[in-house]
Amino acid sequence: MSSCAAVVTAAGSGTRLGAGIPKALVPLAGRPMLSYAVAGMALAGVTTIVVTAPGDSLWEFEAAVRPEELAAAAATAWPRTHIAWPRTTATAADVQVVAGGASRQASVSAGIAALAEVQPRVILVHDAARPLTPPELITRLAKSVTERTPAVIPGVPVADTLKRVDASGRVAETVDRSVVRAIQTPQAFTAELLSRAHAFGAARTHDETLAATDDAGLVEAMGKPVLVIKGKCTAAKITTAADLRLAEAQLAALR
Ligand SMILES: Nc1ccn([C@@H]2O[C@H](COP(=O)(O)OP(=O)(O)OP(=O)(O)O)[C@@H](O)[C@H]2O)c(=O)n1
Ligand SMILES: C[C@](O)(CO)[C@H](O)COP(=O)(O)O
Repeated sequence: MSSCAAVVTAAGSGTRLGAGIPKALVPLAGRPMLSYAVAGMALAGVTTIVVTAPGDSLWEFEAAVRPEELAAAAATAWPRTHIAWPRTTATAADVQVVAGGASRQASVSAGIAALAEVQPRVILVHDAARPLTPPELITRLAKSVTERTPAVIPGVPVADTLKRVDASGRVAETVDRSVVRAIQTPQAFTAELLSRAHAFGAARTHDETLAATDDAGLVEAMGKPVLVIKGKCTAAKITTAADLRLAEAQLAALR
């Protein structure tokens, strides 16, 4: 998949997890979350990967993406994975760590800039906070990007009843959940569209608090269509300590 590259966002602090270290470095079955997220990409055949990290601790993130760390994470999370896509080993990827920004959107922009010389056709944008995303989903997303569908994202149905509430906390309406999806990463785009969407996003606001929460949001804001394909519950985001315990249980079930 030489024409497909990835940006893995890992520059967040993990305030809601509250582990006292950057979330992407928090161990899962003894290995940094980031190692799994990057190993999943490598197993899917993505050979050029840019990781965005906090600017003051790049070396710690570089250590987490060393080939031996990726191989160990891959063996822990996907010991029996069959991947239809021509498979590279988890150690074959070219991984570069760059400083991220103040928002996720700014971090992705920094990652895109680092890919300028590579000129991939497709860029996958992924959260280190979704470490157990299966390689099969990654390849399915990458293959779904075409000239007709230049933006493809994974989504899963929502199990809870959804209500929109007003500022006073009163219910304004019950939302039809059959037309709603919880959106995951990776999100896959032609490099051309993603670069344009981020240029549009950067021009739209310099207020970091108004940054887009996902990359598809910028494409939507430009009035361009985004295709949602079936996501996976194993691509869940680790936000709180309870999410981390669930991910640990998921890995323990494989042993
Ligand atoms: N300035 C930022 C903020 C977030 N992220 C990344 O975006 C992903 C999704 O963000 P989230 O889960 O909210 O992570 P944090 O921002 O670290 O969490 P919190 O909001 O609890 O601090 C994570 O992989 C995170 O590292 C990033 O690269 N740069
Ligand atoms: C990109 C994302 O994972 C899609 O669900 C999500 O929007 C990240 O959200 P956060 O605000 O950074 O937690």
